[in-house]
Amino acid sequence: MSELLGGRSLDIFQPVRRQEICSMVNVMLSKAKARVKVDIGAELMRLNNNVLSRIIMRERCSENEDEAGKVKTMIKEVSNVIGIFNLCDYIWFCKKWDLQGIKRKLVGVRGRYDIMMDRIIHEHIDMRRKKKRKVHGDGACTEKDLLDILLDISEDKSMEIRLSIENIKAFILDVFSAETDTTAILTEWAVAELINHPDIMQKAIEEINTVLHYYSDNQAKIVALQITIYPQTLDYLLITWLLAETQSTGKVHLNLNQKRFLLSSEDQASGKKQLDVKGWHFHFLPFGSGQRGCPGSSLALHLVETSLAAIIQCFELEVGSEGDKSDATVDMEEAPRLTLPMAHPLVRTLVARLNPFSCM
Ligand code: HEM
Repeated sequence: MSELLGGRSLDIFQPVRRQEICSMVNVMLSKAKARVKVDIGAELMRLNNNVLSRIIMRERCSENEDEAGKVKTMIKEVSNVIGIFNLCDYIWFCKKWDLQGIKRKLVGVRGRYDIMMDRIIHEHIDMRRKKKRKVHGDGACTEKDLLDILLDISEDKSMEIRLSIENIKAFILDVFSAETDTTAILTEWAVAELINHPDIMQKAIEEINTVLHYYSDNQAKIVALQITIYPQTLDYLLITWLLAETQSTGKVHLNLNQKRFLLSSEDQASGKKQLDVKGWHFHFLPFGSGQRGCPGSSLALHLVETSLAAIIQCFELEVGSEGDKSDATVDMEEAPRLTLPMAHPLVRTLVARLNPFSCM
């Protein structure tokens, strides 16, 4: 898992991330021009799902009924069913019954997923055979996606443990359900937090503008963005809540002092570039820790930072859903769902600040 979602794969798929972010900005620019309201969370969800499905199986999952779109819908169904409170898990004499029909739904969607993944995998195997014969003849394949990499591993006879097709299907389901919601919801919270803190928003935009003069890849580290992202990860994301399994006995005041996420001067002097988010020091565990820690954390942070930077650089967001600045403040209430999304989707009338495509 770590190898497949690690540094090398991140580099290989950098053009995919870039294209999808450009495509999101393009869609938002046309909506801004037409004065159509933009559901920022929905755009981010589409961006993240498209990136992941292109990384996994070379296809986008836009909202139409193509293959990847269907996979995404199914995975959403699986996540919804898993997240439901199941009475039979809590009342022992009901455990063999399926009072809410959850098991039936799960078996149904799992069956449909299996049929579809079998077809996608066999199409991939077919394509690999043709490509091998046509392009190289030596067995090498170009432009591999994650499914190709997994199929390579499954065909590697020297592996001590061989991956089966069932393992590959489970892997893809695992990665899709782990990615769906988390990254997009985090970015949406971060945008909302920046709107509610115009001073940090201003600083972030200034930093982006300065940094982008020097770096071609806008993956540059932007301090103001990072201090927005990290508290968000900590405060809003489900998994911290799931891992902790705690319940407060009274009203809790969260200290949103973003500056505590900045590196100390000693850390900076010792060459550290950013706060550790991989759980090495147990003071901050947004991605879990140890062997079962999140293997997608680097991809997630790349996506959050670049998409957030693109949105705030290109658009003015301090305009409310009715098009004026008076209702600009965002209501930060959480919806009681597994992944803690915003209770009130972040819908804005955007004003284009910069069109990055006009100078290309
Ligand atoms: C902001 C976004 C994300 C957050 C906060 C997050 C957080 C987590 C956490 C806390 C875990 C459990 C770790 C543990 O049990 O100790 C986890 C597991 C996992 N995550 Fe993420 N994740 C994010 C994005 C992603 C992405 C983008 C991917 C893949 C592309 C991904 C793939 C996975 C997988 C496959 C697991 C299961 C690992 C295993 O059990 O072996 N995650 N994630």
